[in-house]
Amino acid sequence: MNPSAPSPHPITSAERAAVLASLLPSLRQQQGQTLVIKYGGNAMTEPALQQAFAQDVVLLQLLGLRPVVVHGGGPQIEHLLQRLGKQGRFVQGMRVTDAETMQVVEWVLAGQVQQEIVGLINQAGGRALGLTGRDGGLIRARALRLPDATDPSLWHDIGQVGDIVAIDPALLHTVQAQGYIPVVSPIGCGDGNQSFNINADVVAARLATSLQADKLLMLTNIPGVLDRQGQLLARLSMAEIEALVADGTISGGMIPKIAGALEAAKSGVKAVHIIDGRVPHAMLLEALGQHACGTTICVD
Ligand SMILES: Nc1ncnc2c1ncn2[C@@H]1O[C@H](COP(=O)(O)OP(=O)(O)O)[C@@H](O)[C@H]1O
Ligand SMILES: CC(=O)N[C@@H](CCC(=O)OP(=O)(O)O)C(=O)O
Repeated sequence: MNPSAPSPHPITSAERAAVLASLLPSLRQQQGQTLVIKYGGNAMTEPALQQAFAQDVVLLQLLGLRPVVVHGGGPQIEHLLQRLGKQGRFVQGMRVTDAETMQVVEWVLAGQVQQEIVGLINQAGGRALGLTGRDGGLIRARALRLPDATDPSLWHDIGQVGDIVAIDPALLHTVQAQGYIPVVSPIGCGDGNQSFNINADVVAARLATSLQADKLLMLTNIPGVLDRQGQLLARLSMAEIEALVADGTISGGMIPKIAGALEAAKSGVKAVHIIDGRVPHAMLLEALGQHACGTTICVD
């Protein structure tokens, strides 16, 4: 679907004015609110969608919200690893990261994906600033100890995968106050100055908590969390999430995403949604409280 293609049913000026006017109450309420947007690598499917995403981020800032973008890039990392003859391996949704893979992760995330998003936001008239978790001491990390899902006395050796020790959001506050839109790559810095590869969902959730964000939106390549029959689960409670993880309905990349979403909701982020980034403007509608699609995470 081309998000910039003309609509087959063009709306009249009066209808356009009515839509804009109807947004007044929610826009007034949302002035100055912080919105963390996780832009998954799988959601970056086509150039037109990426452009529409960047335009929506700029629009949200112009409407008085404070967007922070945390990007992924799993498929893009996979692509370069394959070109280099390396096979990616995942344990519980985390990429096993040896030293050479870490280099590739940094090239792709900070060198390619982040700069593409920064470019698109700037092209759309915003002022984006790309950062990794190393900049300004934003994300301190250590090696993640990942227990085996079936035998928790065993640990997986997953190399330079990071566990977040602390987040210092001072730099983000500074750049936001200057009107910049931060675009954060999920790379952390260890005590010995080594880099850590951190799952982008985990970073988005922890940043949302640390910034006391009002909303966390996670854009992916699926309509939301699905049940075993492939039906969308529009709302999930903590107990339901635990059951879906335990019986294997939630697996792979959805594990860190749902864990992060739940952690953010429990830590006070008021609205947490997993949405389909392939649907044009789904993020904009959800950000403006015009609930469109996806799964809402609830703490009850
Ligand atoms: N119950 C589930 N509902 C939806 N997606 C699921 C579920 N269990 C596993 N998944 C997988 O999780 C993927 C989303 O995670 P991931 O690939 O890491 O996306 P992203 O790059 O957007 O972070 C989906 O494409 C799907 O293959
Ligand atoms: C430890 C770990 O798995 N890191 C991820 C970081 C990128 C990411 O999370 O990208 P998506 O959001 O597109 O999945 C990886 O190497 O793929």
